[in-house]
Amino acid sequence: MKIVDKLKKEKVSISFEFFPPKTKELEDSLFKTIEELKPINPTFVSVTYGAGGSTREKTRDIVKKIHEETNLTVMAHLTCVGHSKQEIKQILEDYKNIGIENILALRGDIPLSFDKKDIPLDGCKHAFELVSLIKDNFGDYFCIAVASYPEGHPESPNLERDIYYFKQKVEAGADFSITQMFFDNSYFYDFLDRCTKAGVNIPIIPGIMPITNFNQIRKFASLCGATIPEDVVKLFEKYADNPEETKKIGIEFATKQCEDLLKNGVKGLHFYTLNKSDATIKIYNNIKALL
Ligand SMILES: NC(=O)C1=CN([C@@H]2O[C@H](COP(=O)(O)OP(=O)(O)OC[C@H]3O[C@@H](n4cnc5c(N)ncnc54)[C@H](O)[C@@H]3O)[C@@H](O)[C@H]2O)C=CC1
Ligand SMILES: Nc1nc(=O)c2c([nH]1)NC[C@@H]1CN(c3ccc(C(=O)N[C@@H](CCC(=O)O)C(=O)O)cc3)CN21
Repeated sequence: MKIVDKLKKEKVSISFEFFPPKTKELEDSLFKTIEELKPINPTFVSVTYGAGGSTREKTRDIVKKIHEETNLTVMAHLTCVGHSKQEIKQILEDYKNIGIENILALRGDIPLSFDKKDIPLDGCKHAFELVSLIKDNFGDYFCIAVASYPEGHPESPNLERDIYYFKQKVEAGADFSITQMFFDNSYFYDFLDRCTKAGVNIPIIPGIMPITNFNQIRKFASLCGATIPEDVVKLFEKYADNPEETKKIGIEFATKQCEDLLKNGVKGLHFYTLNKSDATIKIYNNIKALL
């Protein structure tokens, strides 16, 4: 089923993101995580797409397996960097054949090792071109999601231009959006105001990253251009040598963040699970009375 149609029926949607596991053991562990998260009855789950090429087939295999072995609605991430239009069309055709109706259309991260010669001449340079390609070739078959950036994408020259590019994706046919992680809700509320002013009115679901390993998340957040406020850094640094305590305050922090978002009327929460269930389940149990 198309996610955008499910969103219309839900008061608050809950969704989970996974990445393609690298080994058979990690794959078994992911499917155990999925079993543990199933009772929450998520509106959808999504599977990321490796930018370097290595996990690209993996995304398709995991998406197919979730679709065939569970009753979950699954969305495949698809990045266009490094693909020709012909390759993209083949990937989409394959998703259509296996019954996948939801695609997160991304440009993708440009790997550091990327050489200009790896960029196909007839590829899509920006995500809005991928959205157009999907619409031009598949009409309304796919429900299309796109990424958005409460603090702006790191490569955007300024926030005005960032909203302009986001609007371009919406005008090309995006049905809804999931945001980059953020650790201060005021960025998200300001972003929603700017979207309203720009006339963007598709559903925007905040992406929530529970901090369970501070150094890992700090590194990733910095790459994404997501600010971790100084007082939050201090709090986690205090427990740098204590993984149990870090996890506990990470769950508390994400719980407070979600509570505030729900009080302010968000219609969905998308959790970056990193293929683990325990932090997400604890946060969900803490907030479920508000859903
Ligand atoms: N691999 C995955 O599963 C996921 C990847 N991402 C990340 O999303 C990010 C980029 O993807 P998108 O947001 O889809 O890309 P995008 O194409 O919307 O934007 C990427 C950058 O390109 C620039 N840009 C966009 N349209 C432009 C235009 N018409 N002219 C000139 N510049 C333009 C913007 O400044 C922006 O900074 C990456 O960092 C990606 O890895 C996010 C979620 C999941
Ligand atoms: N720029 C960007 N690229 C992405 O791929 C991406 C985003 N932003 N934002 C939303 C989600 C979040 N994603 C993430 C976030 C963190 C890790 C991460 O910390 N990975 C670990 C390995 C995880 C593990 O094996 O347990 C790492 O060290 O890179 C990965 C993907 C994927 N998505």
